[in-house]
Amino acid sequence: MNCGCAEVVTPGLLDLFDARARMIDAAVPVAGRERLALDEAAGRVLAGDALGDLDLPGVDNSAMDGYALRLADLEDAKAKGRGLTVAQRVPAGAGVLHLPRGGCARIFTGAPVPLGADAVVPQERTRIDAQGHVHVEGEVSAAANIRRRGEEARAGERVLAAGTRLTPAAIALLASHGIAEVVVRPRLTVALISTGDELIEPGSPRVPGQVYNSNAAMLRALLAQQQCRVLDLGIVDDTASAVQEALIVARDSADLVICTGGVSVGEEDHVRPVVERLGGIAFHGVAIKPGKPFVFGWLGAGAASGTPLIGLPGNPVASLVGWQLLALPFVHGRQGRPPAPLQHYPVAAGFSRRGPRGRRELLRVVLDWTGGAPVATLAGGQGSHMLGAASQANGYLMIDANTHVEEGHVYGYCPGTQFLG
Ligand SMILES: Nc1nc2c(c(=O)[nH]1)N[C@H]1C(S)=C(S)[C@@H](COP(=O)(O)OP(=O)(O)OC[C@H]3O[C@@H](n4cnc5c(N)ncnc54)[C@H](O)[C@@H]3O)O[C@H]1N2
Ligand code: MOO
Repeated sequence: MNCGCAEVVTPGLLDLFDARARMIDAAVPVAGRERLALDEAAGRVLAGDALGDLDLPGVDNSAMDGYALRLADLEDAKAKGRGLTVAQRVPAGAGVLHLPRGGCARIFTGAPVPLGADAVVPQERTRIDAQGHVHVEGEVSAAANIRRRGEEARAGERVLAAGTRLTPAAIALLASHGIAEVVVRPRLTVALISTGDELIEPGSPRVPGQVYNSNAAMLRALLAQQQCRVLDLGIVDDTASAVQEALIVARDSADLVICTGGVSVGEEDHVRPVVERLGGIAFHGVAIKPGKPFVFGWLGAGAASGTPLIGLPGNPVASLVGWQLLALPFVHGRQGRPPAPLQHYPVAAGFSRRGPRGRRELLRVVLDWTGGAPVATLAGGQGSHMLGAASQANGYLMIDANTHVEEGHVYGYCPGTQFLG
């Protein structure tokens, strides 16, 4: 068994895609909005549509360093065996000029195309004769190398929709419209609780049997990637009273509570009974390996008014998978982002392997492109306590329940990049 443990397939586990749909349905966007300078808004989510009040480009301009000309003048000059006189020089930032009849303009990339010119010829396709006249090689089509006013955007149009996460390209787009401030959703405050008597924090001395708390380090990094504010309540003992005390603090101070460990079925696993006492359980158990004992519930009087709670399994890779496949779409929904389907596309396996009964398996893999087409290879040991493979993998190979992997056969590959933004 991958877990290094005796596996019991529990009846009534939710299908991965049903569980994901339930997380997405339950995600109510947090209230409020914040106005931020563009420089402070990277990674944040727009609270409303961003509208532009400019045509982009603002004027017809050149896509090349070269010569702007009137095609009729070029034809005429060619017919007479002459070149065109350079009548103007137009650098980027210049005003819009008028091209005199019979002349052409020396022009640079981004510079306004003079009125009357109907094409730009790159300088590599020209020859300058002893009199300084410009001769053009080959055919020139109308509108060649002219970037038209408004071809990218029109004044009054929506630049970005509400719910868009501000990637560096989105920030650049807003800046290109002259927008210096944006209105974004507030950061989510997420309370983090690590349950387990065996846990100690990295940096402290360890005695045999103790385990360094890697889940909290991982989740702090994952939450920071999502611009969440983390309220880390630290390590909590495996007792019902300690778990209850921590959950009450978390409930009262966060938009979402995430705890790790203590969600399985042993008598040391207190999360489920305490959550049932303080609120309720929406579901517990998803047919995935790793990540099976995932819990989703709430703390408070009802699912709608309470603080949502996600209980991730203690095994570190199960925690990571639970975050990426189930918790992340919920966080995105609370941030007001539109739901995104789980991306997966067919890739051949470069190995054979027995599959687990009753659960979809998410194998940590690396794509090998040396043969031209991608082949998925195992990134390392697949135990749900083994972070090495998870740290090397660039995605998951998703194997249906009760299916044995056969080398050369094709399975769904979920690229890891989809979990980053
Ligand atoms: N009888 C059964 N036992 C188990 C089942 C089952 O169905 N029946 N499911 C197994 C599966 S699958 C998983 S996954 C684990 C999940 O268990 P818990 O969420 O209750 O987690 P713990 O028991 O507290 O810990 C499991 C494992 O993970 C280590 N751990 C916990 N927290 C951290 C942390 N913050 N950082 C690093 N490592 C952590 C812990 O030391 C244990 O080794 O249950 C199986 N058992
Ligand atoms: O092995 Mo468990 O499936 O890690 O979640």
